[in-house]
Amino acid sequence: MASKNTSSNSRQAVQRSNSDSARWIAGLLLLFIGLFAAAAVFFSFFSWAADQSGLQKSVEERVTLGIEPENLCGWAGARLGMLLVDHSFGLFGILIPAMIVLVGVRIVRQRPLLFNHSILSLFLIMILGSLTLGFAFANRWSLCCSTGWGGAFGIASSALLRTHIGAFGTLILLVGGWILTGVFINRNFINKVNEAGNVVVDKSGKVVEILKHKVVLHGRAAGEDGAAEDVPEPAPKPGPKAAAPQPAPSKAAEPAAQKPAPIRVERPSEPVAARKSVPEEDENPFLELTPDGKPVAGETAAEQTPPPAEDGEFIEVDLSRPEGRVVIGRSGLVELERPAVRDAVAAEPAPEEVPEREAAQSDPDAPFTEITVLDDAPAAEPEGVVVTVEANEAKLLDEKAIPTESYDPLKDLVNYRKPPVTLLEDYISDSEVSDEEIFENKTKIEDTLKNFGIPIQRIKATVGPTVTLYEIVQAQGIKISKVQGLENDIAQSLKALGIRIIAPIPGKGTIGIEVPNRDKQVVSMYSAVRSLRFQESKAELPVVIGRTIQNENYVFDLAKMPHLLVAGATGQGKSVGLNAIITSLLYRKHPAQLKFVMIDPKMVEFSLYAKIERHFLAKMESEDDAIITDPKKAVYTLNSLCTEMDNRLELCKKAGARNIAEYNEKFTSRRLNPMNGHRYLPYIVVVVDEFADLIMTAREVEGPVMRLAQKARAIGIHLIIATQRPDVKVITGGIKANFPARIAFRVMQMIDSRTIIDQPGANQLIGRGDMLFSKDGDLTRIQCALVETREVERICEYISKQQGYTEAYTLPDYTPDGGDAQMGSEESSAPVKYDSLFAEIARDAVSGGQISTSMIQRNYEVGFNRAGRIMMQLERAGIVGRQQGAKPRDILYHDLPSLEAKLQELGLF
Ligand SMILES: Nc1ncnc2c1ncn2[C@@H]1O[C@H](COP(=O)(O)OP(=O)(O)OP(=O)(O)O)[C@@H](O)[C@H]1O
Repeated sequence: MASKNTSSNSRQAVQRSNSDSARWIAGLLLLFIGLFAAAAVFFSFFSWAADQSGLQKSVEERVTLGIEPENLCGWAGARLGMLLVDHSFGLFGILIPAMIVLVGVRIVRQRPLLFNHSILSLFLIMILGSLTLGFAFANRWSLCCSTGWGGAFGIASSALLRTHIGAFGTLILLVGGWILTGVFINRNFINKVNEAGNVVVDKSGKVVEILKHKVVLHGRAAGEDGAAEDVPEPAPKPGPKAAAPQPAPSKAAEPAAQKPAPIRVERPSEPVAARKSVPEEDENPFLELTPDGKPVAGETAAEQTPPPAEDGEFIEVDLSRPEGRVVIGRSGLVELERPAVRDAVAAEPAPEEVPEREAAQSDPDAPFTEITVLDDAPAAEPEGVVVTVEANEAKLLDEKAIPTESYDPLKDLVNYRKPPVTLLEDYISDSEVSDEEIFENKTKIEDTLKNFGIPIQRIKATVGPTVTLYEIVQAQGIKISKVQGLENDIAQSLKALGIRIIAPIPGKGTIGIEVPNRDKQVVSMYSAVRSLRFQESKAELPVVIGRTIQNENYVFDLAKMPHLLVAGATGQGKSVGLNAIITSLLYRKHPAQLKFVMIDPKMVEFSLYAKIERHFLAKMESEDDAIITDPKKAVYTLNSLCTEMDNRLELCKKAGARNIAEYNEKFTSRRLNPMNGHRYLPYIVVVVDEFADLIMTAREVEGPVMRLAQKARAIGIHLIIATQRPDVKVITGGIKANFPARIAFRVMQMIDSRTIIDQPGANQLIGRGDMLFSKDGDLTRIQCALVETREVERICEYISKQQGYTEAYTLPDYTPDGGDAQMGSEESSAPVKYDSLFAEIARDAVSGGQISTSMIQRNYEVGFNRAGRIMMQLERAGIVGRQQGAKPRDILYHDLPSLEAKLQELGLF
C-alpha cells in the first residue's frame, strides 16, 4: 500500500515538473513575441510611410529592387505594425503587444489568466481609444499609419455608430464608455470625476457672479447722471448734528461736497432669510433716495415712490455711504441706526431699545413712515450725512447664524491637520495564490483525510493575505475530534509549517484548515488606513491592525477592549504591531482628544515619537523626557496615572457622568463649569513596550498596572502592554484577568501560546506579522499591517511641524511616599525655577483664602498646563496642601507677612 502511494506520488511529481516546464516555455515564448510585437509597432509609427510601398511588393521584387525595410524589426515587423495599427486599432494597437507580454508574465508566474483585471483594462482602453480616435479624426491628419489615428477598426466602427445613433449619440456613448472604464480600472475614478465636476461648477459659478457684478456696476454707472462719478468722499463719522439727513436739493445744481447722501432702495423679491445667503452683488440695482426718503434727482416718478412691500417682504433703503442703510419695513416703518449700535444690537439687543422698537412695530396707529433713531442723535433733525439703518433687528437675528455656545475641544489647535495617507507607503505585492496552488492543497488535504478514513463532502477555500482557509464539510457521521488529531499528518502531507486546524469553525460547524500561502502578501498600513471600514469607523479609538483571512480590514475600538496585551517571540512583528496601533490612532484623532504615555525600557522603539510631545504625549511635570525609559520613572508615571484616574473618577462623580464619553459630552455642551475644576478629558493610551523587562526590574509596577487595568477603562485610560517573554511571571493571572483582548504573534512553544491566549495556535503562526487576535476567547487570524520606521518618522515629522500645545499634557506629579533616597536628594538639590506669576498667585491665594487650578487659569489668563504647574510649585513650596479628590486645596499660610517671609526664603521678593 505504502509503495503504491510512493509510486503514485512520484508519478504526480514527474507530471507536475513536466507541466511546469511547458508553462515556462509557453510563458517565455509569449513574453518574447509580445516584446517583439511592441518594438515592431513602435517602429512602424515612424516607418510606415516608407515601408508601405515595399510591403505591397513581393519578396522577389523587393530583393531585385533592393528595397530595405525602415522598421528596425524588418519586413516582419513592418507587416505586424501594419496589421496591428493600420488594419486594427490605430495608435492603440500598441496595447496588443502589451497584453501579450502581460499574459506571458502571468503564465510564467503561474497566475490565473481568466478575467485578469490589468489585461481586461488594457483591452477596454484599446477598443475605446481606437473608437474615439476614429470618431474624432476618421482618416484625417494621421501621422501614425495610413488609415487614420483610430485604425481600420476605430474608423469603421465609429462610422457605423454615427450612422445608427448619430454623432451626438456616439459622443455620449464614448463618454459613458470612458467613465465606465475608468470606474472599472479604479473605483475611485467616479469620485475624481465628481470632484472635477464640482470644481468646474464652482469656477463657472464664480465667473458668472463676476460677470453679473460687472454688468450691474456698468448699468448703474450708466444710469447715473454724472453725479455718480462725483459721489463725494465717504463722509466723516456722523456727529450728533451731522447724523440727521439734509433736505435733498437738486443733485446737478449742488456742488458735490454739499450734496446729501443718496439713499438706495433695494427691492428684494425673496424673504430675508433666503436673501441673507445671497451675495450683495447679486441683488437688484438700487433706486436712489436722499436721506429724507426723497428720490434723488433724475429718477422717474415711478421710481420715486417705493411700491408697498408685499406681505413677508421689506424694502430696504440703503444710504449710498459706507456707514449704513435705511430700510423701510413691511409696514412702511423706517429705522435708522448707527453701525456701532446696530452691531451691538445684532449681538445682543439693548434692553431699552427692544420695547421701543417693538412698540413702534406693534402700534397700528403709527405713522406710515416713522424714523427711530437708535443712538443719541436727535431724530427730528433733518441734517446728517449718513445714517445706518436696518429693516428691523428681530428679523436680522437669524437663529441659525447665532454661533452655538458649545465648547469644541478641536478648536484648541484649530489649524491642526491630520497626517495625509500619502505619508505611508503602499507595498504593492502582486503575489497571488494561483489556482494550481489551491487545487494542489485541496487534493492533498482530501487525500490525507481519505487515507485516514475521513471522507469529505465539500471543500471551500478562502484566500487571505498570508494563509488560505480550507473549510471542510466532512461526511455524515465523522467526528470532528478525529480530524483534530490529524493536524500533524495534514501538515506533513502539505509540507508546510504554520498549519492550524480549527475544528469546528465557531458558529459554522465546519472544519477549517489554515494553510500558509507560498507567496505571502504584505498588508500595507497605507491600504489599511485608506480602507472604508477604518475611515468610517465610529469607534472612540479606532484601530486598524491588519487584514483577516477574508481579506477584510480588521478594525477594533481600543476604548472597548479596553486594554490590550501584545505578546510574541522576538522578531515576529510586535513592534510593527504597536506602531500600527499608534499610527491608526494618529490618523484619526486630534491632539485635543488623545494623549499617549510611552514607556520604552528598550530605549529605541518609541524614541521617534518624541517629536510629537507637544501634540500627543503626556508626562509628569517633573519629567524631562516624554518617552520614559527608566523603570523607576515608569513606576512613578504609572502611579501618576493612577492619580489622574482618581481625579477623573472624582470629576465624573461630580458631573453625574458614568464614563468619559458622557462626561465630555456634558462638558462640551457647557453643562459643566470649568470654574469647578471641570475640564475636557482627552483619552490617554499608555503603551508599554517590553513589559517583562519592566516588571523584572521594578516589581512594584504591577500594582499601578493592575489598578489602572481594573478601574481606568471608564474614564478613558487604556493600557497596551507588550512583551516578548510570555511567561506566567510576566503575564500574571491578575493581568490576564484584566486584559480580555490579547494579540499573539508567533511564539516558539505551545505553552507560551497558552499563556497568552489560553489555547494553542500562536506557536503555529508563520511570523512576520502573522497574528492571532483574541477577544473574550474568540480567535481571529490576522496579517498585521506593515508600517516601517521611516513611515512613522514621516508622520511624526508632519505632526511636529504643526502648531502644538506649549508642552506635553501634564499628568499629576507623583513622589513616592517613603521617598526614593536618590530621587529625593536629586529633587531637593535641583534649583526650582518658579513661574513669574508664582508670588502674585501665592499672595492672592493667602489673602483670598482659596485656590484652584481653574481659578489661576481664569484670573491670570493662563493655560491649563501652566496653571497646573504653578499649583504644583505652590504645593511643593508648602503654600497650599495636596489635592484631595475634587475638594479645594488647603491654604497653609494664613497671613501675608508669614507668606512674604516664605517667599523671601524661596528667593522671590
Ligand atoms: N506585518 C508585517 N508585515 C511584513 N513584515 C513584517 C511585519 N511585521 C514584522 N515584519 C518583519 O519582521 C521584522 C521584525 O519585526 P518587529 O521588529 O516588529 O519584531 P519584534 O517582535 O518587535 O521584535 P523584537 O521583540 O526583537 O523587537 C520587521 O523588520 C519586518 O521586516
